Amino acid sequence: MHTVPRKIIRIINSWSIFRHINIEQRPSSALLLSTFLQKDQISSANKMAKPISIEAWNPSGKYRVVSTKSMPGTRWIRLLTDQDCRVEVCTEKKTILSVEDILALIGEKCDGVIGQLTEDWGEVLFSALKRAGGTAFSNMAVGYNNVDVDAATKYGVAVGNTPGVLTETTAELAASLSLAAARRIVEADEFMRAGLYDGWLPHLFVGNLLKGQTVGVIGAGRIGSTYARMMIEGFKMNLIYYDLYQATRLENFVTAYGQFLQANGEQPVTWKRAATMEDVLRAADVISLHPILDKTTYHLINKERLSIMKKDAILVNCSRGPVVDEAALVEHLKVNPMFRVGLDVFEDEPYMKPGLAELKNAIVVPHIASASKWTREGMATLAALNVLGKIKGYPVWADPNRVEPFLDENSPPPAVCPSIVNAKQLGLPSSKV
Ligand SMILES: NC(=O)c1ccc[n+]([C@@H]2O[C@H](COP(=O)([O-])OP(=O)(O)OC[C@H]3O[C@@H](n4cnc5c(N)ncnc54)[C@H](O)[C@@H]3O)[C@@H](O)[C@H]2O)c1
Ligand SMILES: O=C(O)[C@H](O)CO
Repeated sequence: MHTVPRKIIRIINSWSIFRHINIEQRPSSALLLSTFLQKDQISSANKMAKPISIEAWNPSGKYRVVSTKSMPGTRWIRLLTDQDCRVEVCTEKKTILSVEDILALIGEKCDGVIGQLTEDWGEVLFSALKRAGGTAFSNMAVGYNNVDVDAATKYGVAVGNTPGVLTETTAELAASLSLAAARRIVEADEFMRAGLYDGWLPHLFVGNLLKGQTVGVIGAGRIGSTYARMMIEGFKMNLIYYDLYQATRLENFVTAYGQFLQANGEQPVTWKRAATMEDVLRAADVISLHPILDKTTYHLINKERLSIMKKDAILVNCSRGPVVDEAALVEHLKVNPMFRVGLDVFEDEPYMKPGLAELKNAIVVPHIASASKWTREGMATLAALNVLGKIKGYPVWADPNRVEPFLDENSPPPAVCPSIVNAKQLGLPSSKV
């Protein structure tokens, strides 16, 4: 017989209006406080276009935490409601909320907000959050190029992000795109479905062998290094990388793996840290982009740099769209049919540059690199704990790369904020790990 864990019973009991809900399941909308913002909140938002629909959890909670989107799993809600938070989840149908929409959500009293990478978190929203008494914001993402951190700091708002929990998931998608592009899987699938296959042919969908070729990584941080290891370990590729910093652990891994292969009578793999990005672009057969997006990485891949890459190279982008000049890429793909790309991100999301969708040598997926259940639930948990930790005055976790203690469903998370990017600027205390 299925028994409800004690912890869950406690949670259910603490949710005054939801005593009868099994919180393991996402509650049906009929059971939720699906409502509009209260009148006083609505009138406080100057440019509010229309009322915003929400679901509220633990309505009597002391701290008001708003999530601009429904997020996977229920643990993140439990963690907040257990600590006296009223959680309001925006249930608006539109995918991307405007600044006006979010102003309406913040209202007159708001302690913290969990937001999304599609939203424009700048001066307007952070000043509104401060006016509403808020001190905490967390992106449900590791990248935070949509956030003006200086503006947040100016208004005393901590900015959280969710590193670590999405490293493998994102690297796996980059690896998937690399393979799909190398072996022309999407083209071949379309061909089959179109009923065009009438028998094996020596030239049918011939692609690239990865073994023994060179994988190039630009931005060898958490995700870039993990992707590199996957390609090296899985396909015995050699590595060339470019980063502002030395990726010592990655280098040590490749050295040791090369020695292991050699000891087993196989060709060893090698690594090289390139002095310039151009060195990577010239040498690599598959190049995957994993830097953050900032002023230094905007249009890192442009017309000139595309032109120095091998004619049959593969380019993968799972970082941020603007790292690539997408219009230049479309032109390059048109004149170099053997050059292939796998793109998870786009310069003007959700749009693609004209021409891209028609190109057979491009594989395009809708920003799904972190989309595994475990990761997305973990991202929601980390984002919620960032906001909760700041509201409660907890210190900031000293090692934002070590996220396991927050993700264990069977034990309470440490009383810290997992990752606050402006902790130093705000003078927040750091925890001892
Ligand atoms: N597509 C997705 O769904 C998805 C998922 C997760 C992360 N991301 C993106 O990936 C990025 C990287 O995530 P991470 O966790 O690996 O971050 P990270 O900070 O561990 O790695 C980023 C690396 O980029 C390097 N870098 C910065 N500027 C550079 C430059 N000018 N040239 C070369 N290297 C440079 C840094 O030194 C660092 O090593 C995020 O910021 C985010 O934008 C996208
Ligand atoms: O930065 C991020 O975390 C991604 O783009 C979404 O997972």
